[in-house]
Amino acid sequence: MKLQAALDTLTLEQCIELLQETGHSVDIAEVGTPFIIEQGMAPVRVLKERFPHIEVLADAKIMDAGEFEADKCFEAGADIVTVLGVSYDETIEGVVRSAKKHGKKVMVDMIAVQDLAKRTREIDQMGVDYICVHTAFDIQSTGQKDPLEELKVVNQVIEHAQSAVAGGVKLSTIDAIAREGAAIVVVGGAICNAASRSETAREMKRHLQEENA
Ligand SMILES: O=C(CO)[C@H](O)[C@H](O)COP(=O)(O)O
Repeated sequence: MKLQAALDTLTLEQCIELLQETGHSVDIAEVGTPFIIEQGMAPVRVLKERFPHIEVLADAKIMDAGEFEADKCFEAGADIVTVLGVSYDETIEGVVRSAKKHGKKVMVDMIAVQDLAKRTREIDQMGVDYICVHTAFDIQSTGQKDPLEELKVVNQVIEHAQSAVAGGVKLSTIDAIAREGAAIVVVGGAICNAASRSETAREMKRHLQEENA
């Protein structure tokens, strides 16, 4: 199971520091959506150059012009690009075409998908690499969604893609997620805001490896 660190609200310099501190535990560095809104593809370029051994995910949350927008992310050096599951099939198919052209990967973010099992079944046929259940930041405090329950739904349905999980994952919830199984576990605030980011990332990676052993 890979640990993906979501870098949403830090400056580029802070991200570089964080990856220097936690690089031993982090498999994928996510250039988060707020970061892309602020700085475009520059952080993707810089992080890929500085940390060639870490996969870089551009959390572009593409919703239209799939092939064109994914091309931009891959040309900047992204290894993985996100597209929204609520998008039209044509958009997701465009992102898949772009990924195949560049030899890279696609993660579909299932944020705000209403019928998770049905949409997962459809998207699983489209040649995507990962299907990620995602509890939106804006509803995390409402308790409306249970990431573990959503992960179980996706794990039951997928035949081709691998699963991933994002949204409020913490050290206290990572074991149950790891037991259920996911190819990628995405952690943002719990690492970025930790008193010791290095120790927290190491612990999280250890929990993922233990459940995987
Ligand atoms: O994509 C995101 C928000 O839309 C975040 O990157 C994702 O939710 C992970 O961050 P956190 O662990 O802080 O919820």
